[in-house]
Amino acid sequence: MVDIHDSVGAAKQQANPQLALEEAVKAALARIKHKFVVMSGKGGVGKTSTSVNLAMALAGQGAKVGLVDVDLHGPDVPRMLGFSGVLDVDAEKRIIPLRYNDNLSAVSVESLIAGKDSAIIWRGPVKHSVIQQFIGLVNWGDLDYLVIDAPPGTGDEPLTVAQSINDARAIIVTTPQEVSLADVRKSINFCQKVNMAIFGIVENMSGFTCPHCNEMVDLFGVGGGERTASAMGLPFLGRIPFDPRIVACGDAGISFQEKYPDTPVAKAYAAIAEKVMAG
Ligand SMILES: Nc1ncnc2c1ncn2[C@@H]1O[C@H](COP(=O)(O)OP(=O)(O)OP(=O)(O)O)[C@@H](O)[C@H]1O
Repeated sequence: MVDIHDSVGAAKQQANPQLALEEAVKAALARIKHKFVVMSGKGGVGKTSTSVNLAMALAGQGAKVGLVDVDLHGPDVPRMLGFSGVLDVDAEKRIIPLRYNDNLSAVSVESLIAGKDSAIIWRGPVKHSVIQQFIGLVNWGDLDYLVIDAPPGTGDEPLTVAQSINDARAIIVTTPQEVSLADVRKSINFCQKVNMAIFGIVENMSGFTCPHCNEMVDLFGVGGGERTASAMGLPFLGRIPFDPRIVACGDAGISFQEKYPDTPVAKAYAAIAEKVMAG
């Protein structure tokens, strides 16, 4: 198992470990074509579900994808990918990401800690270092896409991403209600302040798809994300309906898109992935 504090490996033996880590981050990023951070102002709106399903959809199209879980206090990526193993290091002391399939690998702090219910209690500088290690010290190889799942809000984690990856683009997830949209405007404001380009807005839990007949029912309302995108002059990437099968798939670590390929939700994820590939 990797001890994150020791995983700097070769870099740690350098005179200036922080500089060595930053160089490792630059070298890793040079081998990754596109970087996206999935964020939101509010918790529980579906960032991780969107990150995981977007990563799966891109990988399903043949792209090489890395998924980084920087939701350090609530890391859910391993559960949603069905991972139970822990991260290990290769002979050069680089972290080997956990492999979902030939095209998709991921790292998460959840896969570093033995007792899965342990709480992470880290201050900003430690979080900054861990996130940089998840980019620079992981043996990602050549990737088409790096998808970064951020925690809710505009704290240390998205700030580290913005500062470390100058060509990262934000995908902001919201639900249709006004209370969530108000927080989206804060995320937009954050991106503007830290000079991070916004790729677009996703409206999750937008209407309800009946699992029996696939009929759509208004649940939390529909269209708020699109209206916000339009009002702020940002691209709207699409609506993902509410579908209880997403919860079941996420909890079981099963791919929704593989299990229910012909549903509105699977088509919505595929359409968002197409926009990502086109953009
Ligand atoms: N479109 C949807 N339909 C039904 N359930 C959904 C949908 N999107 C997400 N969920 C469920 O809502 C819950 C929260 O989703 P998720 O963990 O993706 O949100 P999050 O924004 O990443 O949360 P956090 O604030 O913890 O980071 C999960 O149980 C997930 O399965």
